[in-house]
Amino acid sequence: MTKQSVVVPEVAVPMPPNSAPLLPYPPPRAAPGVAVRKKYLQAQLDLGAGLPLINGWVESMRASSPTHAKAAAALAAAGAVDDERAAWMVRHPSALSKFEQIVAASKGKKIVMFLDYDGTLSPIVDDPDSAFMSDTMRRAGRSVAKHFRRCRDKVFEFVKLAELYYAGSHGMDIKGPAKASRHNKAKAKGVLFQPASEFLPMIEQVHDSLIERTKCIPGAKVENNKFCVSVHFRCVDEKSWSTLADIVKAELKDYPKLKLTQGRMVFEIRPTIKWDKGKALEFLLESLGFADCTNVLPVYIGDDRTDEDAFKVLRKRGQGIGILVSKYPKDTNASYSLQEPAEVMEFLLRLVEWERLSRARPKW
Ligand SMILES: O=P(O)(O)OC[C@H]1O[C@H](O[C@H]2O[C@H](CO)[C@@H](O)[C@H](O)[C@H]2O)[C@H](O)[C@@H](O)[C@@H]1O
Repeated sequence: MTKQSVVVPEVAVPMPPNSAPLLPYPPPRAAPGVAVRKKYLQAQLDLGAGLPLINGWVESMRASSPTHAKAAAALAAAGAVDDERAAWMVRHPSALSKFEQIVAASKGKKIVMFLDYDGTLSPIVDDPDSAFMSDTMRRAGRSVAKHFRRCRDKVFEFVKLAELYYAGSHGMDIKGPAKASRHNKAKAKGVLFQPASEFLPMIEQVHDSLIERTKCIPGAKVENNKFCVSVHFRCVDEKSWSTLADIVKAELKDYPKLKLTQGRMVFEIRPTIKWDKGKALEFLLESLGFADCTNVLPVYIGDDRTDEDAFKVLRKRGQGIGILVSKYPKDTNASYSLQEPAEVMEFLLRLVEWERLSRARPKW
């Protein structure tokens, strides 16, 4: 299965007639006096840079997934789970419980929705090839798309976005609508942007070589994600983690133009180009003609540390809303949180429903 981030075009959210006063947006990142257990959060944070900061590789591999039993046990032993989670939730409230606040922030604006795939639309599973979206999530996606199509006839900008945009390989493989519309001749061929295309042969080589080199590690899975090679260790016995890390690092020595980062129980080998999901988000906003629009509210939902680049971009622009999908406290640039894909689905459906009702309400 190709792993892609999905950009659902727009959801127009008209001004609510009796909207509550706007709460400060974005919510503050850190509440004064809230103690953050640095070690745990640092472990969460450092991996995106590919430089494990605590106790070497195995420790960083362990920290890459807070669902890992030992990490959870360590937190529980410190007796800090509930306190930490409560403090974190103050800083990153649930997008469901603050739904009214979010739609109020979109007052008079159109929402452009950016959705990560793994861990956001589909649950995290052991086998990356089985990370399917549930039928109910698909129905939710369809509702958003259907809702969009309804708007398309009415608003010119919508027509430009008549189909979904996909950004795979951490934003290095962007594909837009292929169909022309009568309003949208310039985009007839769609947006296709692959800033790392020269790396394709190199990525292939690394993929093939790592398949061979990791054969001795039961449970290791090497995935070719076109512009990125993923080496999964979710099903590898922890005793073999350092060997696996050594294999991956040794492979990279021959490729100075590639770098190593980590995701959730996965090593990722990718080009050292200055491109990430944040840049992809900016590129898409630009391509869609939304870069300088004050009447557009980008909403980005993602679960991984690679999504932090997109959250950072929104925060820096002071435009849009970042929502992190996580059950566990993580250092994040997102403003809100959702616990799991089921909550993402609920949020999407509520948004569609809210918009439907807003349209039905009389405008005074
Ligand atoms: O940042 P993303 O676009 O979400 O991609 C990150 C990785 O996602 C996938 O791996 C993750 O999901 C797998 C399936 O649930 C899970 O087994 C794995 O442990 C997770 O890391 C994808 O398979 C990787 O290639 C991506 O790098």
